Amino acid sequence: MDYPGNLFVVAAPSGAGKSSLVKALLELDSRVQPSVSHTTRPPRGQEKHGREYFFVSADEFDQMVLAGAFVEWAHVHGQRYGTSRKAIEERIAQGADVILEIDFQGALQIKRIFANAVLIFILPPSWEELRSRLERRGEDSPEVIEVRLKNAAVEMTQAREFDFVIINELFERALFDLKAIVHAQRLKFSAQRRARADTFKALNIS
Ligand SMILES: Nc1nc2c(ncn2[C@@H]2O[C@H](COP(=O)(O)OP(=O)(O)O)[C@@H](O)[C@H]2O)c(=O)[nH]1
Ligand SMILES: Nc1ncnc2c1ncn2[C@@H]1O[C@H](COP(=O)(O)OP(=O)(O)O)[C@@H](O)[C@H]1O
Repeated sequence: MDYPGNLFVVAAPSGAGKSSLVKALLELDSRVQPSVSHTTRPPRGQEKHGREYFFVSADEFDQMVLAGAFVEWAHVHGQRYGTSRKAIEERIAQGADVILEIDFQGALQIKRIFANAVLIFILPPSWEELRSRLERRGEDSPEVIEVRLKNAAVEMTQAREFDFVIINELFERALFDLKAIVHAQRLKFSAQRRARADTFKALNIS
């Protein structure tokens, strides 16, 4: 299905910097709107219900799955996370650009449903730096950090399936790359739509 808005999907191993990059993009570009996912994981220190996530119980999550409320959902790091239809469909239909910060399983599901979605994978420059970012962030226990690092090895093998890979070494450089991808996609789609409208007119079809 062809929607007037663009869909961007950002995935990365935990600690690679995707939340920081997406947050910075949202501050710079008011045309991009975040999609707020539902999760069964408990909130971290500063997180607010409805801002970073909708924090729900396992039962509430099950009910949403049964009701078909998710376009995609997945088990990640021992918890469940899902993107609700409501979070994206209406908005891209109205012409907004929506950005999803989800894991690689969800990203690949989204690409099957929205063929025009742009998949972006963020990589850290090294394993040492990934570990030290998780430790410096100071939000997760040492056990949780170990699980995330272990899962990162599997997640990173999926980077090749994505349309773009950004290495987040210098933050400003990575942010520039992310902005460039968003702008390129907008130009591509507006040019395509214009060309199609012109051809439709020339052929006298609506
Ligand atoms: N499939 C899927 N993954 C999600 C969704 N929301 C978040 N995630 C992913 O779940 C993983 C864990 O997220 P989180 O607990 O916030 O930890 P963080 O990645 O360390 O910030 C990350 O890979 C997220 O991108 C979602 O709606 N669907
Ligand atoms: N390019 C960077 N250089 C150094 N630290 C970074 C960089 N990008 C992000 N960080 C820091 O690394 C930690 C993890 O980033 P975060 O955005 O929470 O990652 P993710 O959402 O991928 O789990 C945070 O403390 C963040 O401030």
